[in-house]
Parts: sequence; C-alpha cells; structure tokens
Amino acid sequence: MSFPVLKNDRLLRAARGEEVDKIPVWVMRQAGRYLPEFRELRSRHDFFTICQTPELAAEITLQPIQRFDLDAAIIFSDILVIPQALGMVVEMRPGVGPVLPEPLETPTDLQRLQHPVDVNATLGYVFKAITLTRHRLEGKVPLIGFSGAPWTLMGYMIEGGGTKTMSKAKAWLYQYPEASKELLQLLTDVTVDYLVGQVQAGAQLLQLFESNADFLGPALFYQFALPAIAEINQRVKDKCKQLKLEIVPMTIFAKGAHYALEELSKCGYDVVSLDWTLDPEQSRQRVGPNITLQGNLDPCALYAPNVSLEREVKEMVKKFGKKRYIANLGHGIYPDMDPESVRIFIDTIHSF
Ligand SMILES: Cc1c2[nH]c(c1CCC(=O)O)Cc1[nH]c(c(CCC(=O)O)c1C)Cc1[nH]c(c(CCC(=O)O)c1C)Cc1[nH]c(c(C)c1CCC(=O)O)C2
Repeated sequence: MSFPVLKNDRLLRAARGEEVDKIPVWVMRQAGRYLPEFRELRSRHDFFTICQTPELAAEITLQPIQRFDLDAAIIFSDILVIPQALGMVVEMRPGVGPVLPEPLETPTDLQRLQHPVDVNATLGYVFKAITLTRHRLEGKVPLIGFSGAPWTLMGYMIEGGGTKTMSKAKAWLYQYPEASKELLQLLTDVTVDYLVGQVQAGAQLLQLFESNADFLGPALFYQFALPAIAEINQRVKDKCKQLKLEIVPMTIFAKGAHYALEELSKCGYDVVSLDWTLDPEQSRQRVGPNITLQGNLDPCALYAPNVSLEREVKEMVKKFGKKRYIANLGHGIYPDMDPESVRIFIDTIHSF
C-alpha cells in the first residue's frame, strides 16, 4: 500500500532509540469527550457506529491533530471490538461506559464464542478506518494502532463491564485455571491477527493496553497475563516478517504492573509505557538503556493551574531525559479536562 510521505517521524525515531530534534508527545485517549468537537459528533452517532464507519472514525482521529501540535494520531476505536468479533454484544452507555449484557459465567460459556475469528470479516472496518486515516493524515504524523491485551479483555467479558474488584474474572483464574488459559489463548490468537491486519492496513506503531493489570498481583500476572503479552509481540513481528510487511515498533502499557517492570522490558517490546505511580529515574534504572519509556504524567496534573502544570511537566522531562523517551500521560485523559491544559502539556514538552 502506498501512503503520503511521513513528515514527522519523532515518535518512530524515539521508539527505535534514534536521536530526536524534539521529544515526541501524544496523549492516551486524545480523541474523546474532553473535546467539544467530539461531543458534537458523538451526540449524533452511537459510539460503535462511529468505530464501524471509517469516515467518522477517521474524522475523530484527526480532531486532536487539527487542534494540537501532537506527534502521533491513534486510530479511533475501542479495545472491546474483539469481544464483539467473538460474537458478544457490547454496548456503550452514556454515563455508564461499556456494558456486555451477556457476560461469560462458567467455562461452558466459552462455547458461545465464535472462533476462530476471521479478522477481515469481523474487524475489517477498523482496517478500512486505518487506511483512510493514513491518507487523510497526509503524512503529518504517524498513526498508532492498538488492541486490548488478553487479560484485560477477559475481565470485561466475564464482568460484563467495568468493576471495582474484578472479582468474577479473578475467580475464574483461581477456580478454572485451565479454562482461563484457553480463553486467554483464544484472545491471544485473535489479537495477533488483528494487530497484523492493522499493520497491513497502515498502522505505524502498535500499542497493547493491559489496563486491568492493576487488579493482579505478581503471581497471577506472571501466570496469566505476561505470557500472552510476550507471545503477542513475538508472533506479530514474526508474522509481519513472513508477510514481508514492515516490522513496526510495539508498546506495552500494563497499568499497575509496577512489580513486573523488569519482566515487561524483556518481552521484546520497543516501548514500555509507565503509569503515573512509577518514578521515571528508578524505572530507567530498572529497565536499562535499551528500551524506550513512555509516560507518565498523572492525568490529574491537567487540573492544576497552568504554572504548576508546566512545573510538573518540566520535572518529569528532567527525570526521563530526552533519549529513548515518548511523553504521554500515565493513563487516559478524563472527559472533564480542559483542552487548553492539553495544549500546555504538549507545548511544554516541545519547549525542551
Ligand atoms: C479499558 C479501555 C477501554 N477502551 C480503551 C481502553 C484502554 C485504555 C485505558 O485504559 O483507558 C482504549 C480506547 N478507547 C478509546 C480509544 C480511542 C483512541 C484514543 O486514545 O483517542 C482507545 C485507545 C475511545 C473511547 N472509549 C470510550 C470512550 C467514551 C465513550 C463515549 O463517548 O460514550 C471513548 C472516546 C468508552 C470506554 N471504553 C472502555 C471504557 C472503560 C470506557 C468507558 C470509560 C470512558 O468513557 O472513558 C474500554
């Protein structure tokens, strides 16, 4: 596939460990409800209809790029499109979040899942949105593709939505370890095909979101989450090589898995994204010099007065340094945040 020439490759250079003129910056959930232009479009369309309509998904992906001096776009979609591809109903309820009305209850429910998944048939709309967005971007910045990691997806599929304790999904890990592994393997297989399809469609970096890692302790994380995370990186890169596709950098964001930072950095990912609870200097010492770190401003720092926000950002960059670093928040931005704070965040990063 042929696309407009990339004019700003800071993100990719930083991911590969090359020198950059300025520190690349993007914001997790940069397209979303904190932007009035998103809320306007969203008031007219259902969430998953937007995801499934390449024209709309491309438009929303571009909204933050048109407003801010960002160094990357991330395709507008959701991690829960994979449970949908497996035949589960997922609704996005305003003010509530995602709801899966028929969650998996016991291992016999695995039979309900429609697999193996033909990703072109079930998720082809994401690939189309990526290709269209690559053209619409006109090479301004690279386009990030993403997926949820298996444990995080398993959590939503069993809990039926967000949860305070993740106790139902964790009960599976203790009561049905073999069925849990079967489910995680099935999700790993779909995720590999899905991410390779995104590269084929034009994604230039891939991020895997293990947002529910914070519910696991080291024992469960190493037994159930980490093997799938490692397998996905390896198989996606092997398959891209096989298909003579470009091997794109990959980022792992395992929110709350602070204890596993060393292990995560040894999984083959090019970038490890840190949540805001981790100290940048200690993290660098723990992972060594040969991996790129991403993060990790406390999203709530965007509520601070401008001067304090600038100070926080400068402190953070001083600790990370300019080498092998991609600036971001430590988790997604919240809907009630002021877009002007995002501008200050980005401009302060670029001022170094
Ligand atoms: C856990 C998770 C989900 N989705 C995602 C994650 C991993 C990242 C993280 O940990 O925050 C990933 C995601 N979801 C969305 C994106 C779009 C790309 C971007 O970052 O701009 C991305 C990368 C859009 C979205 N995903 C969602 C919205 C808002 C939905 C709406 O408009 O009603 C958007 C813009 C909804 C969503 N989707 C999900 C939840 C828990 C919610 C409800 C909470 C919320 O509303 O923020 C599942």
